[in-house]
Parts: sequence; structure tokens; C-alpha cells
Amino acid sequence: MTRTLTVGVLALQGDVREHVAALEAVGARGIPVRRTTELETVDGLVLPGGESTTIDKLLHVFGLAEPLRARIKEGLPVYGSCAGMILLADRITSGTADQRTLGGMDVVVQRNAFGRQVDSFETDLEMAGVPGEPVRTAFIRAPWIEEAGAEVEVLARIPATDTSGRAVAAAGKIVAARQGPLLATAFHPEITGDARVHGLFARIIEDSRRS
Ligand SMILES: NC(=O)CC[C@H](N)C(=O)O
Repeated sequence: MTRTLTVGVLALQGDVREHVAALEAVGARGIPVRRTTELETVDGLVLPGGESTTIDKLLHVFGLAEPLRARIKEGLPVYGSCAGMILLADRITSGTADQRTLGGMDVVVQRNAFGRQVDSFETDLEMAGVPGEPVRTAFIRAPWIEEAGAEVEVLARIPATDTSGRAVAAAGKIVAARQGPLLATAFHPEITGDARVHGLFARIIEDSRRS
């Protein structure tokens, strides 16, 4: 048997406990990460949702931005959800002019793409890498991926119609993607009680340890 994976959850803002619980549900050890010493111990890292400009500021306050950027360059597997997806993007639109990201994924992400807080919604999505039932997902002031480079594998798009058969304006927009050890979803899987996206991330970590 392979040893238990230690997966960090960046604990500056967002659903830290829920991500830790989802990681434990798939057999990994989940630990909150606030310091560089903690970052050094993890096999992979989850960047939870929240507010990407706030998380970016806190990453700098806690001295984590540069060490994390360096580990991403070295191949650390990272899963970014919602604001975490924004942080992983090489480029963003509709941010403040000077909004920085950690980068790593060759994508252009549009922030708050679905509209305002009141336009938040839940839906069922087919997602590559997550076989079986569609994934129940929550979109909360979510971004989407506007453009994806050649190395990026698209894992999910917004379907043409919603669960009641009505046409969806955002049909076809990319909301889950992978580039090597980096995984990003525009939605929050940790609040709908489905740990399969975390299961996919655990497999991505296992694969990166073998290669
Ligand atoms: N739920 C979320 O993470 C929302 C992301 C947020 N709207 C941002 O732009 O950073």
C-alpha cells in the first residue's frame, strides 16, 4: 500500500474544515496550512474559495506567496476551487488592474463571470475524471475559464440546459480543467457532500509522485 497522502488546505479564508473533511473522506490526511513550515510538509494543496484579492493579500502578509509559487513551479499538485481557480490562472480579466495571481495554469479566467451574489446557483455537472453520477456543484460568484491553452485538459463545461430543461446563458463555458498536477474548478464541491472531486485530486497527487 502507498503511504497516506498529506494534503494541505490553505487556511487563510474559506471552507477549510469542509475541504479537510472531504480529503479525509477519500483517505488522505488533510491539514490546514498557514505557514511555510506547514507548506513544506504537504504532498498537495487545496486553495479554497473566498475572495481572491483578499487571499492574495493574506498570502503576502503570511509570506506564503513566493514559497507557494516556487513549489507550484517545482510541480506541487494544487487544486484551486473558485477563488482558488483565479489564483492558479496565468491571466485574469475583470479583476482590479493590479490583481496578482500565483499562476501555473495556462488559462484566462474571468472573475464573477456568472453575475452577482444573487446569481449563485447549484447544478449537476458531468465531469471528466469523475465517472458515475453527475457532480452536484455550487457556484458562488464564480469565475469561468474564458480561454485555455493547448496543455490544458477541459474537464467540465456548463451544459446547454438546466435541470428543468431551460436554456442556460453560460452554456459551454469551461468550469473545470486540469494541467498536469494542477486542477481547478469554478465551483465549490466541498459544500455539496460529494468528495469525488477531492478523490480525483488525490489520484492526481498519486500520479505525480510516480512520475
Ligand atoms: N466563491 C468564490 O470563491 C468567489 C470568488 C470571488 N468572486 C473572487 O472573485 O475572488
